[in-house]
Amino acid sequence: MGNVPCAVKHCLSYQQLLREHLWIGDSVAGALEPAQESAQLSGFPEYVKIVEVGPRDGLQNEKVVIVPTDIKIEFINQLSQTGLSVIEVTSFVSSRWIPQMADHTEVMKGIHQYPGIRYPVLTPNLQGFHRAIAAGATEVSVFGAASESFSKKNINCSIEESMKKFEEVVKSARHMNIPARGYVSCALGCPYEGNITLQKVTEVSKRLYGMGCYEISLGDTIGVGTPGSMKKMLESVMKEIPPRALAVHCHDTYGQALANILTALQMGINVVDSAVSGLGGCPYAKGASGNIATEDLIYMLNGLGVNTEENWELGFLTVTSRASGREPRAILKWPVEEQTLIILSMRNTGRQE
Ligand SMILES: CC(C)(COP(=O)([O-])OP(=O)([O-])OC[C@H]1O[C@@H](n2cnc3c(N)ncnc32)[C@H](O)[C@@H]1OP(=O)([O-])[O-])[C@@H](O)C(=O)NCCC(=O)NCCSC(=O)C[C@@](C)(O)CC(=O)[O-]
Repeated sequence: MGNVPCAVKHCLSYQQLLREHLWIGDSVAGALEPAQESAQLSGFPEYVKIVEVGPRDGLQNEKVVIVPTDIKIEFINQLSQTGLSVIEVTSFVSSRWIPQMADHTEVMKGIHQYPGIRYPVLTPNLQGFHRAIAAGATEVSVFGAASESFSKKNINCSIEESMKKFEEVVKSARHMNIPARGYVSCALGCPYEGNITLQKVTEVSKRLYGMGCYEISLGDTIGVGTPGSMKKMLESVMKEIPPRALAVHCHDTYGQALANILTALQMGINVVDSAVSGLGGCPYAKGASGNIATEDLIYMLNGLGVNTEENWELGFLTVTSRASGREPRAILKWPVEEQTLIILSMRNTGRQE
């Protein structure tokens, strides 16, 4: 271990884990007690679907080394065994723009696709879409923005031009019975333009939904949102799109992500994007930190008594505080009967920049 600095993973037995990582002993020992599930609190959805974006959003911004393809594949295969139902795998974008995703085809072909788990990929245009399908993708996402400047920096075209490309992708996807999701970046602020109007966020979301995206993920790309701005933005978007078709995607720059997600849940949203260990960041969103960590999200949902997976005993834990300055780690507990633990040790690039 340790020879791959950006994404290192190993499987350990509980005993090994304690031997090698004494500092987590207490937390893990406690974690192995039967789950103390809280009763469901009122005012929250019964079930929350988590869209794990770690392998894509989490790794796309890694600048130090290109994470080896086999590590990515193993990472996704391990995630598949944690009970997650949606894992975003990679992006079929230009390798000149996003070198970390250059191995999209190998990753897509290399992963084990478990029944019942969906493995969406990003496809900005028809070229990416066709490559994704050829590699075995069965679900795609187009990714637009509510900010003109961000759209140009990120995908090299205006919002209007992007909509035309996305329409082609979504239309082709529909013909093939492939579900298409739509992202709206900068829903709570833009790294280049600052505030983005509610009208613009709503308009772009409505267009993506109208062209056939089954779900719209509203991205706080640089993590500047607060519960107040999240509430206002959702109120506006929900005038056009039902909450069941919306998701939130929160980066955690100012420590607001969980509070923002909580606000969204209270407003009826029940799909949340997150990245294990709080990885993530968009290369074209300077200052963007990592996503909300999946294990932190599940910890909160568990405390609220919200289900995340029907057959999954919640077992994600954060064992170190990022505030402590330690390298962030996520412990993912496998289904209890297997009594196996995985430790994922990852550098959180966003927070260290
Ligand atoms: C969108 C493009 C491809 C347009 O890139 P472009 O340069 O404008 O494309 P083009 O149509 O002018 O073609 C130029 C070259 O790119 C190639 N090309 C064209 N399309 C593709 C493709 N799909 N895959 C591979 N290659 C492609 C094409 O073949 C051609 O190659 P050449 O002939 O010069 O050798 C480019 O701007 C790009 O790759 N951008 C990267 C965008 C990206 O991945 N951003 C990060 C993800 S978004 C995000 O993180 C936010 C999100 C979703 O998480 C939510 C949030 O937090 O807000």
